[in-house]
Amino acid sequence: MVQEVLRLQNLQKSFGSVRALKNASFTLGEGEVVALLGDNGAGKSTLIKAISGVFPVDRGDIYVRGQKVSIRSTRDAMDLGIETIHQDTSLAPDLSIARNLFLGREPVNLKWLGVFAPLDLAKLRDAASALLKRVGISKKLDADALVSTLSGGERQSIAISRAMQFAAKVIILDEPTNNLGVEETHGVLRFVKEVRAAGHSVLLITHNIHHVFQVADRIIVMRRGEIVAEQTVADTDLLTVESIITGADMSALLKETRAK
Ligand SMILES: Nc1ncnc2c1ncn2[C@@H]1O[C@H](COP(=O)(O)OP(=O)(O)OP(=O)(O)O)[C@@H](O)[C@H]1O
Repeated sequence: MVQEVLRLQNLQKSFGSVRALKNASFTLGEGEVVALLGDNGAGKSTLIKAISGVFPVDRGDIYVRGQKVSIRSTRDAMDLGIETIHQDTSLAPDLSIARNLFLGREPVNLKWLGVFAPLDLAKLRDAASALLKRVGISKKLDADALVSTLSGGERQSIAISRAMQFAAKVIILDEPTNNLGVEETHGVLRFVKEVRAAGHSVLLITHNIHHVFQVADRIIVMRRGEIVAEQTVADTDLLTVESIITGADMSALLKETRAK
């Protein structure tokens, strides 16, 4: 039995008369990759914003490792070990990879404490190199390189490494392969597998069902603010998932296509 890391219970959120979330409930296990799918406007962003502290829900409860928690801000979410990586990652392009990996949590040179505490750049660089090596991207990247010189895929990898570095229990990836080339997309998907192997849990939001079948353990489908299906990847197939997302009757569609 997989240990539960995150549990959402009956989350509800409305924007005026729009009910963006209606009783959304699901559980994320330790070392599990769960894909959150759904058509435009299904409620995926609202759900992840609620978990990552962008806004509070109107009703419902969130549990982290079995403890009921209150997530009122993105800081609260990060303190609980929930890191969200948005499409346009929150990296600072004009700083080095090393600085970005430790942004806001840089190791300081203790010798200087009391006078002022400059960054211990040597320590930072060493830690960054060790981290890049651990996550398997050491061959290509130099810890001193500026983030502005990196490709989209490399930036995604750095952002995910950053989350791993701070021992995030849950890493939420919002469309991590959007606008990436084939090679880079493979790199990011490979990285998601590494994140799982290192024991982190991933909630993956994507419109690309093919990617889901490559990396996810379980699929959750949302439609009009509700979770309408939850299935392990091994127990389903692409066509079925597509039909659930769109709400279309795919068996009728198949018959129609075959008849032509
Ligand atoms: N800040 C807001 N104010 C008003 N309505 C909102 C707001 N955010 C979301 N909504 C509405 O809530 C519903 C769910 O939107 P949400 O962005 O969560 O969907 P989504 O599944 O992430 O869609 P997409 O795949 O297009 O990003 C939609 O009807 C949307 O218009």
